[in-house]
Amino acid sequence: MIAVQQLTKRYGRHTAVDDVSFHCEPGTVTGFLGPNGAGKSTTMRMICGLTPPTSGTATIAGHPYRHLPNPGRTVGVLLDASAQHAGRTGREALALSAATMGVDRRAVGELLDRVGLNGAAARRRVRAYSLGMRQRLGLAHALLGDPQVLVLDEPANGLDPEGIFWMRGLLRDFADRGGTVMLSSHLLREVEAVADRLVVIGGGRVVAQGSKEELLAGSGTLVRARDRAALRGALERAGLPVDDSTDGLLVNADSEAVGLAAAAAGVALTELRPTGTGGLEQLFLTLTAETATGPASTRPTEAATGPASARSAAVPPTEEIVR
Ligand SMILES: Nc1ncnc2c1ncn2[C@@H]1O[C@H](COP(=O)(O)OP(=O)(O)OP(=O)(O)O)[C@@H](O)[C@H]1O
Repeated sequence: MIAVQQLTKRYGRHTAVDDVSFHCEPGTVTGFLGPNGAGKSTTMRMICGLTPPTSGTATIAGHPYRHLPNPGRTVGVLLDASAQHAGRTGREALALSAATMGVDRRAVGELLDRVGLNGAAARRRVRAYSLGMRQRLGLAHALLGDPQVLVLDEPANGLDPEGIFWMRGLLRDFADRGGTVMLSSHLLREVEAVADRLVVIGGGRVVAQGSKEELLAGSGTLVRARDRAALRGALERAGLPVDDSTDGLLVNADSEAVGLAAAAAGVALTELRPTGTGGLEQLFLTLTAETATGPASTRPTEAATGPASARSAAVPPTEEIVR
């Protein structure tokens, strides 16, 4: 179990992580999603005791990482696959870690097999490894202490499609045996395929979290009219929650209610369609559009994010997300 409570990190006047709270439960894979610079790595570094938080706490199995007696036995960490000793062979690197952690040497060969680095690959120096091979070795390191928890930052980076498929199976199996997995990624499809729960971060803040089903079950409507102001007025008079989007208006109501409200006000529509069918990509793009691109273009709505329970209570207004 990973528990993150009101975690904040400031670098000077810049807030990289802002009051972030979430849990990762045993038996589940939690996908940690966000655009570049959203604060994913900083959050993970704080969880793993590498970056001191400005405020807030993060615990793994009930303890701050730095208080774990032999951390690798509790949590396997892969934050940067390139940060491995380039001059050692894969086997040497893993054997050294096994000795440091007090792990039986026989585990080294088994793990090299498990991550697909057996034979000649294990005898090559890490400097000659591709990024995908480094990810595999990094994962072997993470698994070495037989931990209950895995924290992995962009583990699919550099893996080919077969490798991504393999890693997905490995993480699923780890969680199905009761383990806790937290992985960050910008590969939305991969997260959608493997995660049970999602935490979406933008501009350092959690903008949505919940089960994958909750977050992907959109029930809203996108609607457009030539006279946007008249349409907005009609929807508001009908008591329907409306948000702006670059494509039109996003309404937290079904298409029939929206169409009837517009018809009653005599507003001619140019488009009327349910949202929430674009999968995680649409959710991700909608929620992080402001932070990824700078100027506000769309704003998170119930329509795009699913039930209110799935969204963070601390979702800030658009102008607060934009920096
Ligand atoms: N050591 C640091 N000093 C100053 N600013 C930092 C430092 N580390 C991170 N930041 C800033 O904090 C913000 C969050 O960075 P972070 O690396 O956590 O984002 P990320 O979501 O992991 O992005 P990416 O997917 O590009 O790795 C960014 O604006 C980054 O520039």
